[in-house]
Amino acid sequence: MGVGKSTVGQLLAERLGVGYRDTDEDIVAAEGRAIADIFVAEGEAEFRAVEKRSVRAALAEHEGVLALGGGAILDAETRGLLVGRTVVYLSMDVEEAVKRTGLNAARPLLAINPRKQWRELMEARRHLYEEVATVVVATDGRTPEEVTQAALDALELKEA
Ligand SMILES: Nc1ncnc2c1ncn2[C@@H]1O[C@H](COP(=O)(O)OP(=O)(O)OP(=O)(O)O)[C@@H](O)[C@H]1O
Ligand SMILES: O=C(O)C1=C[C@@H](O)[C@@H](O)[C@H](O)C1
Ligand SMILES: [Mg+2]
Repeated sequence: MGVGKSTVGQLLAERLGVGYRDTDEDIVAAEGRAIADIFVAEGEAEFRAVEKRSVRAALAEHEGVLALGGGAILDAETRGLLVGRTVVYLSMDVEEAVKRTGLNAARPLLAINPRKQWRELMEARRHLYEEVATVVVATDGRTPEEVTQAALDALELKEA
């Protein structure tokens, strides 16, 4: 959350001359309400089911850069959808995470004690991010442009 998926995803798409899409945005548009509202009204399990359908549809329809929600990899079937795809895992440390997300109620899983919750989330998730990743790109101390260049270098991709 807040690692720069949207910022870097859009820069990467521009540099590659392809489109950009974001499953969190797809869900908000399709449901007509904020993600935090879906979490509160339906719970996380239902959100993950909606998210899985959204990832499946986006992968089928979209050619280009796709940003997933930060927790999409928690679902085994969603991870399965990523097999054979080029996946960039953007990483950061906890201090960078707190700087970027702050105390923001729009991120339901970090709303109460962001530093502690972030550490716990990462302990549970890090191996899943690494499992699906083709490359890992550290974002700490790098500008979005530098992160984008590092992703292009790691993937050995040429610009359009
Ligand atoms: N490399 C970077 N260095 C410093 N700040 C950054 C960097 N990348 C993104 N940011 C800032 O961090 C915040 C979160 O970025 P962004 O919205 O792109 O992240 P995200 O991963 O898409 O977040 P979300 O989990 O909300 O989808 C924004 O304020 C953005 O400007
Ligand atoms: O990491 C997560 O679990 C989440 C990340 C966001 O992208 C949203 O999909 C939602 O806030 C949940
Ligand atoms: Mg985003």
